[in-house]
Amino acid sequence: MAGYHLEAIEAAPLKDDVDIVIPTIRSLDFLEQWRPFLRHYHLIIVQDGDPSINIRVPDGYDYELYNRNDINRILGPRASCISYKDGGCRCFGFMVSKKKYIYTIDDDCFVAKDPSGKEINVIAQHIKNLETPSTPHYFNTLYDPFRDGTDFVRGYPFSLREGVQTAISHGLWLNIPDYDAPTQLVKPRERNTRYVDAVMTIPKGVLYPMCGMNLAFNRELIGPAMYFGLMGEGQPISRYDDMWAGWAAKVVCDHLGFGVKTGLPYLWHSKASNPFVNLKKEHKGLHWQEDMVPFFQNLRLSKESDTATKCYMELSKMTKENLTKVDPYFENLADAMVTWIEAWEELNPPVKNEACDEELNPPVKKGSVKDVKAK
Ligand SMILES: O=c1ccn([C@@H]2O[C@H](COP(=O)(O)OP(=O)(O)O[C@H]3O[C@@H](CO)[C@H](O)[C@H]3O)[C@@H](O)[C@H]2O)c(=O)[nH]1
Ligand SMILES: [Mn+2]
Repeated sequence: MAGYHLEAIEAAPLKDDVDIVIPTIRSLDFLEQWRPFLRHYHLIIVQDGDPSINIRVPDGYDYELYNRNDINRILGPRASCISYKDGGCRCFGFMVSKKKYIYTIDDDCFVAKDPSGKEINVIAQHIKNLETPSTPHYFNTLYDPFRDGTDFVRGYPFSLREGVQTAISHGLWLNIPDYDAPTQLVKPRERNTRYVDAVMTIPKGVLYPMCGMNLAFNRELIGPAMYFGLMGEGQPISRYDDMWAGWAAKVVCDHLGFGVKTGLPYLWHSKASNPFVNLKKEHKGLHWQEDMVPFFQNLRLSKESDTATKCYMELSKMTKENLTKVDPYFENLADAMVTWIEAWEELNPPVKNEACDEELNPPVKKGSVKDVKAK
């Protein structure tokens, strides 16, 4: 029994602090293979598409499952901000969670092996990434200095070695890479077999295409900025859900002084989606990204925006002012961003200290590395 308990701790670090969020329009059979690594965690399953379909959750998992009827019941009119028929519906799971960390994974992903043949424990690696600082102000050429067996290189200023608190850990994929539809169509047989044993901080001021397939984040630091947008049925765009969230969350992290890491852990993506269908869903995004990315690159949040919630409200205003000229869709998206924050605050009310009427969870000080196990 004691051995079993130790094994659980090793396989499932921080099991009471992490929720696993899975959007699905298919089946959850992929969870069978993940049992050794995921069975000790709580799952939040967001069932997309027809709510009358009963999906089976493999035995032994502790879970809550929400379909579209549940989302409508819980959020009422505010359910309009949650995408339908798009993987972006996953952000409903971020909102109902009460945990510090979220790990989100797609239903066509499997356990990958490292070059020694050992199965990769994705959550253990994400937790390591999140619980050690990031270094967004100066690049360390040996990558993440907080990994075992490495450090800051010569010439790295000591004043910057404390780093900043990490908010996002972006994991990668073996087998089918996260390509857009045109790239998939011209390279249908391309497979990623290159395992790069590296974790690195994405520098401050640099954006990146965040993929939602293998992603972990600190919900307490950045949760309100992890909105996966308004996509899918009834919208002119799909499949830019994670991109939108990634650009927004990165500018919020940069502004609030938090870090974003990318690299390990890998999982195995088997790819269930069809590139021709994807092209139809993505084509507006392929044009609009030429405006969306410069928009995020050039915006400056005000110093009054000192929490993720306030940053996101300001971002919504900027979206309306700057992107509506690209397409009227962005006006709806900006409104949905406000609705998202309203819904988030309804489900996650700020804790008040009645004695002094101040919030008990004040904004985290910019750039602080509170509660982080530094090296
Ligand atoms: O209408 C839908 C479509 C999909 N889902 C669920 O979302 C994830 C990802 O879907 P899928 O595997 O089809 O997408 P990929 O092209 O392989 O993956 C990338 O596209 C992103 C953009 O949405 C996604 O985050 C990337 O990882 C699966 O779990 C589907 O079941 C859905 O809920 N509704
Ligand atoms: Mn996929």
